[in-house]
Amino acid sequence: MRVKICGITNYEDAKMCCDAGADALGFVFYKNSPRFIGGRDAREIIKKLPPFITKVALFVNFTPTQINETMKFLKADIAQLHFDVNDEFVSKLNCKYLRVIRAKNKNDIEKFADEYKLVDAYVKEYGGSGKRVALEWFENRDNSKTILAGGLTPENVFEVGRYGFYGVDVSSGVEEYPGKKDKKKVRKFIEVAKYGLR
Ligand SMILES: O=C(O)c1ccccc1NCC(=O)[C@H](O)[C@H](O)COP(=O)(O)O
Repeated sequence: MRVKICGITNYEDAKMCCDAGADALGFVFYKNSPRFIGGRDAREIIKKLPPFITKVALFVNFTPTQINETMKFLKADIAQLHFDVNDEFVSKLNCKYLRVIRAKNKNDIEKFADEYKLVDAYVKEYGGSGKRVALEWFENRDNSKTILAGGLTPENVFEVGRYGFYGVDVSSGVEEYPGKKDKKKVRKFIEVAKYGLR
């Protein structure tokens, strides 16, 4: 299982997550978030990251032009779109993207069936809220194009292993406090997500 650690705000945490075995890191460009990072700071971190780490930029309510410009500036790999976007919107993007389904019910997770997407729990305000998605929604279906997010922790991530997700995404569950990652939690989360309880 691939693991993305979201809400990176500093190089020390980024390096620690890479050393712990993360596959992808997320940078939040949403000013109201305690995990917000400015473009210049994110670019400096991205420059220093190892080559096989996927760099993901998170956007809320940006226009396609703003996303294209920011992605070019950052040299990030994937734009994660944390707001509702239609096919016309994504057709204007010059970069790889990941749409986020903020799921309120089981029907929601059927959207964008043919593309890789991230499913997060619906919360009114945007953000790594720690709220979980009901795992039973994913029973008896193909989850190989789904990245599961929302309320995952080192203690509960073993529960998702049997659903065949492409990957998992975590932010608040591996923090010391909002914006600061906790080394022990990151290590344990990645180990359990990738290898199960041992
Ligand atoms: O983290 C934020 O503050 C944030 C702000 C705006 C949009 C998205 C944001 N976070 C999303 C994520 O970190 C993850 O995709 C996911 O929701 C996991 O969050 P968590 O439940 O805290 O593990």
